[in-house]
Amino acid sequence: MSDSVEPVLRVEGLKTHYDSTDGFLDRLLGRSRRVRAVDGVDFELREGETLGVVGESGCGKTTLARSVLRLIEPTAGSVYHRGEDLTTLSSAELRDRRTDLQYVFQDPLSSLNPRLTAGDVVAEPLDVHGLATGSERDERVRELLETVGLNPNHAGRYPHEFSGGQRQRLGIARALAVDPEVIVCDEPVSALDASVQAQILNLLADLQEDFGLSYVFIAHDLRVVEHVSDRVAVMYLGEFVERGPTDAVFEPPHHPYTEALLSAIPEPDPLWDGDGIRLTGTVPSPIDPPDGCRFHTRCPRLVPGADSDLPANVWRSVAALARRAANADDVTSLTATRGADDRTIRAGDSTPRTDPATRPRDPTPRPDAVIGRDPTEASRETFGGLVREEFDLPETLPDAGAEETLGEAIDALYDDRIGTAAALLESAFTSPCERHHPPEYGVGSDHGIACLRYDDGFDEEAGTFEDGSEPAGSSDSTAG
Ligand SMILES: Nc1ncnc2c1ncn2[C@@H]1O[C@H](COP(=O)(O)OP(=O)(O)OP(=O)(O)O)[C@@H](O)[C@H]1O
Repeated sequence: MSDSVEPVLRVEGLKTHYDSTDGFLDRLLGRSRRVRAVDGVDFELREGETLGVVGESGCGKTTLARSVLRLIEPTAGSVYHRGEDLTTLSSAELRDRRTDLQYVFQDPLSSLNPRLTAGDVVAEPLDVHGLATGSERDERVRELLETVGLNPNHAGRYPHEFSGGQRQRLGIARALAVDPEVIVCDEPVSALDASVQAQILNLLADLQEDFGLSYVFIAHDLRVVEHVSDRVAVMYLGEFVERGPTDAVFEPPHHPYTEALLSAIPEPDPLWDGDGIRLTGTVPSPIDPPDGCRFHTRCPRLVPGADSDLPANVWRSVAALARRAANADDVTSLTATRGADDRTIRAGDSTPRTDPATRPRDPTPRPDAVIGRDPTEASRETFGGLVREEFDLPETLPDAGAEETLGEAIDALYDDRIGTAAALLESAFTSPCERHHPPEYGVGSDHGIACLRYDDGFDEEAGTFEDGSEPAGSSDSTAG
């Protein structure tokens, strides 16, 4: 990897929003539903390096990958290739530029034209760009098939006659045909078996070395990203929340979301020495992302409010109860939904978020199930004890005001007035993370984390900046 002054790609303030306004009612009410799939992303890709982009399903990775190459038109922002902004190019200019910038798709079968032979699939970019004809074209196709480890004598076969791994090799050969300098690889191995994954990753590494390629490598599997990347960007709800050299991102300090992804890797990562942390709640909708830090609705490291005298862990436990109360329909579902609503993110987990039936459920039976069944069966005292046990809260909070609010909230829960309980808790336990949209704070060489806790001037204990001011609200999308 060389350190050129101007990176091969420089992405600034990239946003891609989809209009998902749907149906008569939306139109009648003039209601626009914008999916903020990519919402202000910056990055650089240096010559000969691999930038891994990782995040859960739906966080905007594919939209980002396609927007960078203008396979989807971005809503705002710039993508500079060798200093020239791709977003300002005409279609013809962009087509010419595609010889430098190529894309490898996740699903090779659906991205390869089934009516073309392997040879024609690979030669298609040569034809489009008028790069070779006749015997020169045939020779180039044979050479490309050999380069990616396919038998050149199979050029007459159709895509369905190849295995999944071979089809991905075909996709890579097609991308290589125009001799590009950048390839955006969109989950190139996630549809493949583990052993085939390794072969394709090795092939990509060899090609990078042989041809000096630079990769943007999109994946939801942290282990894959760690294996292939020089630098890593962690994406959450359309934004980058952490960026840095791979070793730095895999070692503390972490963004709480990165920490959760790392702690969920099934086999302990040798570089991971933190405690396992568990994320609560579902991924919010990119149509209406949370104010402040987008991760605050699930964050296990939420910054306590400035007016709190509680220890941070106790404050967070009450905040977790507030969050749960705000999202539960009734007291019965306050804890009964836990298995369906709380997800531990797993590396490699692409379970649809919207289908509770197929979401991973917590296998551990919980003692709190009695609350979920019928709270009225328990006395107020027992009920209160169960709530405190469920949320790891002491018998009495060490702050009289907070204890009074919690007591009132538990009373309301016991009376099945869940809205009242949620409102009481939410007004008394507000985190600055709910207002403050964190920019990326430098935490090391080339390593940035978009989390208020990494602002040097912020006193986490006091919940204020050094001058006593509290974090203000901001609509700036400066993260990343
Ligand atoms: N054409 C579209 N119209 C409206 N919304 C879309 C469209 N394509 C994607 N989205 C939404 O944009 C968000 C980001 O989707 P995207 O596919 O980029 O995420 P991803 O991280 O690549 O997910 P996955 O790993 O599941 O492919 C999701 O909420 C998705 O539902």
